[in-house]
Amino acid sequence: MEAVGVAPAPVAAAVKKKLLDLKDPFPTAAAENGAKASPAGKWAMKKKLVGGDAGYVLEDVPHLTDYLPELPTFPNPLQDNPAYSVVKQYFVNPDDTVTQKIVVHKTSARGTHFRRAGPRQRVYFQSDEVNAAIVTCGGLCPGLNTVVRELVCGLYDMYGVTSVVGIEGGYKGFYSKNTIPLTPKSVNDIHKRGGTILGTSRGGHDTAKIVDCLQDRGINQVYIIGGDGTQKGASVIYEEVRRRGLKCSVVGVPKTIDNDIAVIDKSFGFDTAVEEAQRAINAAHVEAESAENGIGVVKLMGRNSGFIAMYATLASRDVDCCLIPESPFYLEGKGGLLEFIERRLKDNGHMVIVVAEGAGQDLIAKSMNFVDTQDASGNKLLLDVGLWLSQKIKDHFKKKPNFPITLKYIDPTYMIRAVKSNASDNVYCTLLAHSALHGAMAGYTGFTVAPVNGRHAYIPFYRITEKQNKVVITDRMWARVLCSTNQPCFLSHEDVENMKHDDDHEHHLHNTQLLEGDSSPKCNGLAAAV
Ligand SMILES: Nc1ncnc2c1ncn2[C@@H]1O[C@H](COP(=O)(O)OP(=O)(O)O)[C@@H](O)[C@H]1O
Ligand SMILES: O=P(O)(O)OC[C@H]1O[C@](O)(COP(=O)(O)O)[C@@H](O)[C@@H]1O
Ligand SMILES: [Mg+2]
Repeated sequence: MEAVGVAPAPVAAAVKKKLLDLKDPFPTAAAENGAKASPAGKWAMKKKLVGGDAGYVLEDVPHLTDYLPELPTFPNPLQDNPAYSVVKQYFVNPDDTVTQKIVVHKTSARGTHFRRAGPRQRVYFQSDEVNAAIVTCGGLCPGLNTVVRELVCGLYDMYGVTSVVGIEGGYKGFYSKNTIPLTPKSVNDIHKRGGTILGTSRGGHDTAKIVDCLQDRGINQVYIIGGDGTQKGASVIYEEVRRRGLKCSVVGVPKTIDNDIAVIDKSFGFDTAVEEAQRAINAAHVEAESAENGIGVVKLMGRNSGFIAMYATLASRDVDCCLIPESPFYLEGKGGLLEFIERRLKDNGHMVIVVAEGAGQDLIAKSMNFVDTQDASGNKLLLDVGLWLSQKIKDHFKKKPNFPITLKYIDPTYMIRAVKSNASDNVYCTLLAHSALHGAMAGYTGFTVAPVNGRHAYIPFYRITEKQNKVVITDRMWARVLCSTNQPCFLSHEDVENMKHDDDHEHHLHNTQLLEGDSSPKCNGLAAAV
């Protein structure tokens, strides 16, 4: 019998390697500009890894005391709050951590863990000392206003903080606009509206100017709500704050309608988007069903990741074909999309196609001789795959006079993004905001907050910005889509084998070197759960 609590030798060696691997996850603003890093800045480059028994690794987040060791602490005011006094064990045990890997074997190493989110017994800010700022960046997403509301109300109600301001219009607002005072009264019903009351923008991230603003205004807690680009920006802000030795917690709240942020279970607004997409798919179905050889084409968001399209397809059951960026497809010839459309129309008389906006971009670019362009944040601007696909289908059937079709193209993308968040996203946003402010009050900084396997955790910035969350088309979830639509997979046997090999290779790398491998999409935890 194997000894309990002892990691197998290769696993133990990998843990040791990981703990020794204290390389800079991202350069500081100063280092990037060739400046000499201060001792604090130099130390800031290190990952905070803590080893434990049986291959346990805590990927910890920074704390203000890492570079300001003399900070005083205070009792958490929540201990006198009548609403929370009845909770049996309200404060989180400082040793609580959340595992990244939920499916294990009896010989598995315990693997990567993150610090559990929640209120701590001692806090590093007195209520009247806090000057908090909130900013929303990047594209819109249902739930932004809810997070803003709950940050403001949580700071007021739980910690007695009365100085909270909003930064207008994203990162550039730090140095180009006045701040907006936020009170529980002013944010009372904003969760019932889509968009963000603070405004948002792409581009305009100027680290030095942003940190100057924090310093000049005496902001000591900054809550940065945004997607992968925003979290990269938050990470360099944290580095600069630390280099300057400021007592300021930098907290990221992940936002992306595309659900493309790695490690976390899912992002807020995603559920709402999938739900709202049903209305467009239903409309496409009704139109298609009512015409002779009716085809409904619906374009959904998903720049690099097709989660909305995949989940909307699975939820609807009216979709005949789902096209996502992760799964290449082709139009002409045997096994191609046009052949499939023809067959489905002959069999059923109508069909619905859902296409994620990032799908087929290489095909369109080829057919149009297109040169890459970018938005202000450096994101690649996409060509309209919905229009292109609709035209290609029409052109194909024009050549077949005995096969008349009626095609309706629906692009609901901005209508979906602009709605208010649904009930479950509202609850989720509330918990996110609370976890974020508990972390800041407890002195943590340089982290993103999100659920990992259902429990809220503090995750170092580099872990969620190093890789995008994508649909893994060799996982069971995508197979479910193919099975429900009966669409072609557009891949040869050889392609499938190569992909499986690549995924196995990555899985192996992660398991042996990083001790974290789980290539399944973590959307909703559903894929991993069943
Ligand atoms: N690598 C980066 N470093 C610093 N700031 C960044 C980086 N990438 C994006 N940003 C900033 O983050 C903000 C939002 O980024 P964007 O990609 O538009 O949206 P999202 O955060 O939703 O992915 C922009 O203001 C942009 O300038
Ligand atoms: O037209 P905009 O405002 O740039 O937004 C479009 C993009 O926003 C997205 O929703 C993603 O935005 P974020 O990265 O900001 O979350 C994409 O799916 C879409 O391509
Ligand atoms: Mg993004």
